[in-house]
Amino acid sequence: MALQNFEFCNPTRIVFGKQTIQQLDKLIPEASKILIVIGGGSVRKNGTLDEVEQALGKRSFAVFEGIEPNPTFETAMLAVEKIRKENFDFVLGVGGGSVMDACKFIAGAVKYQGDTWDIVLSGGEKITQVIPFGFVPTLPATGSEMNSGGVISRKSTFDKLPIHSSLLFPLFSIWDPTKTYSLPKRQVANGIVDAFIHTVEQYITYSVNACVQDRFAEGLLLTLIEEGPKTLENPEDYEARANFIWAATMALNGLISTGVPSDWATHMIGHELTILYGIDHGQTLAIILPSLLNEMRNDKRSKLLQYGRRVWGIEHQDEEKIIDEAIAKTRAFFESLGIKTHLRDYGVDDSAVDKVVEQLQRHNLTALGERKNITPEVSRRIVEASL
Ligand SMILES: NC(=O)c1ccc[n+]([C@@H]2O[C@H](COP(=O)([O-])OP(=O)(O)OC[C@H]3O[C@@H](n4cnc5c(N)ncnc54)[C@H](O)[C@@H]3O)[C@@H](O)[C@H]2O)c1
Repeated sequence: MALQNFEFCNPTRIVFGKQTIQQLDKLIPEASKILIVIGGGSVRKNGTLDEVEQALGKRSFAVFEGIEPNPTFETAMLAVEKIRKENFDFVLGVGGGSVMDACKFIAGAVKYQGDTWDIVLSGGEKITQVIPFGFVPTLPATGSEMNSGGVISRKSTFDKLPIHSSLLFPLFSIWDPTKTYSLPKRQVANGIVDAFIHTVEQYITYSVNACVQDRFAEGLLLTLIEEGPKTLENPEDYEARANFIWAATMALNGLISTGVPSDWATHMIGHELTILYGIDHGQTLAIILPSLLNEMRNDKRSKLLQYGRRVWGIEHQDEEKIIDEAIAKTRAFFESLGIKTHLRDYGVDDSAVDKVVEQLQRHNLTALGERKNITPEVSRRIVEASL
């Protein structure tokens, strides 16, 4: 099999390094009226917001605070209403993936005529116009800083759904690794797992002989395995943190998915666990991925063998042993970062199985995976094996 046809375009400008936030001034169009969007206040405490405000100098801006982890439609709509009422024309997200995703929805919803929840139900297809937006990310994990996707939740209806649109690439993202030093260990570990699994979902599928993408993916996985523990242990080791951040961004900016199949089933099942039980995004992925790889081991056979050999250096005569060991090492890596990999570790019992399967059916997520053969019955087995 050969590389599939593809088109690749990533228009986001990345500015990376220490003391780069001051460049905001030249990145945002001069006459803009800016709404800065933040989360629960971590960027106030660690000085990032101060630096952003200083960089904006005499420009016209206001701050919208309160985007929650796993950002909700309800809160994002408050920002949309503020923008409509006060005529802001630039959105600047300062925070983690939740803030960035909320900003994408906000930017696409401001000019939307009609019920804005339809934007989410359409998976982002209904977005036809956005107001410009850029980011100062403070948490490496999601890749939202350089991709065109987002995930929005609605608490009242137990929905957590992805949106995508070519209009949702940020204009720029300014990555100053020092602004992530204040992250709690749990968030750093979540971020390492999220980036690792993004890579796996675009790599462990079936082979299309994509030499470049495979080597990129393996490079990212090896970087996360090597630098992840260092950056968790020593948050202010700039070299390790910078490598981790760039790996997380590159893991989901479209580059390694060019021309290859992908399998987002771990994410889709994980979203249901977050909306049902409030488990962190990264944790849900660490719970589901090992069971999914095991369940789909025949379909993913050649890539699992490649992953075992090239990423974990496993050699055996017996191919089944290579696959078993590769999955065991993946689980052990997550656990070594402090991320538990079973539902029972989070106080969730076997009643979760029916609930997750019902949610997947309600969201029409009934043909997942690179071959679209992860049916609700297969998802059921995966969740059962994750208990
Ligand atoms: N857009 C995408 O492509 C994509 C991909 C994967 C996941 N997601 C979504 O992103 C969300 C998760 O984002 P996330 O993992 O970046 O976490 P997050 O943005 O939810 O942040 C987690 C916590 O870390 C805090 N925080 C952020 N930066 C900090 C800092 N520098 N210091 C101290 N605390 C800080 C936040 O206030 C928050 O309490 C989920 O909703 C997930 O589904 C999006």
